[in-house]
Amino acid sequence: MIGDTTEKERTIFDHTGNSIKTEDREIRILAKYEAPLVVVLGNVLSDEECDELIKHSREQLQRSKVGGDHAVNPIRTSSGVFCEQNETVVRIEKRFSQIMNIPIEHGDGLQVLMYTPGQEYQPHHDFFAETSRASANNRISTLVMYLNDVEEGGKTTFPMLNISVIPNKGMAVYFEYFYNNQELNDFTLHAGTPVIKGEKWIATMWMRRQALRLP
Ligand SMILES: O=C(O)CCC(=O)C(=O)O
Ligand SMILES: [Fe+2]
Repeated sequence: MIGDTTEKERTIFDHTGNSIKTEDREIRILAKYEAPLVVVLGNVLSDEECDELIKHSREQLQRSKVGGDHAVNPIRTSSGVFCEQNETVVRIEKRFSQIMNIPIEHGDGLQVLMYTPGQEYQPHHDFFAETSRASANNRISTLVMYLNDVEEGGKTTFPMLNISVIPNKGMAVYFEYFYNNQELNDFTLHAGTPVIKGEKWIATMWMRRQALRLP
């Protein structure tokens, strides 16, 4: 056990057993790190859903590159888009909300990120620093979905926990950082390591403490 927590802290993700039955799919719980909670999930999206998200986002990415803001962020070198709401996105967001056990109105919206060789997301926390204005309604949990198999590289790593998750199409990694013990939250530091070969496509869902949208 990390830190000096004597009592087990409450977690948002309260699924037990080896699967989560959402309205339209049975998700497999494949591996768990207990504190902070990091869960590897299988069968989250079908191949067709992954392909569709990539196809739509590729088109959006191409459009957003024309006349868009080209600000370069050395921490995150991938390109990303927030998915436009369509039937598939709405269905997938609903499923994610059931997995994450938080109403969808608390979500930032589904973001698709694409990395090419050399691109990465350096170690970071998904919650905002206490000094930032966004921390008034801070993020509390994350679901990262792998939309394709990466030929080489592009793992999601948690350097303080010594965990590496290998991207596999249709699988996901979930983690949360809403503990009373800030040390546990800090341990969710994570990174997307540089892609070496091929493309890496992910869809990320971040949840906030309070709703951002109307139901
Ligand atoms: O690319 C990854 O594996 C990690 C992505 C990530 O940290 C995020 O989207 O917040
Ligand atoms: Fe992240």
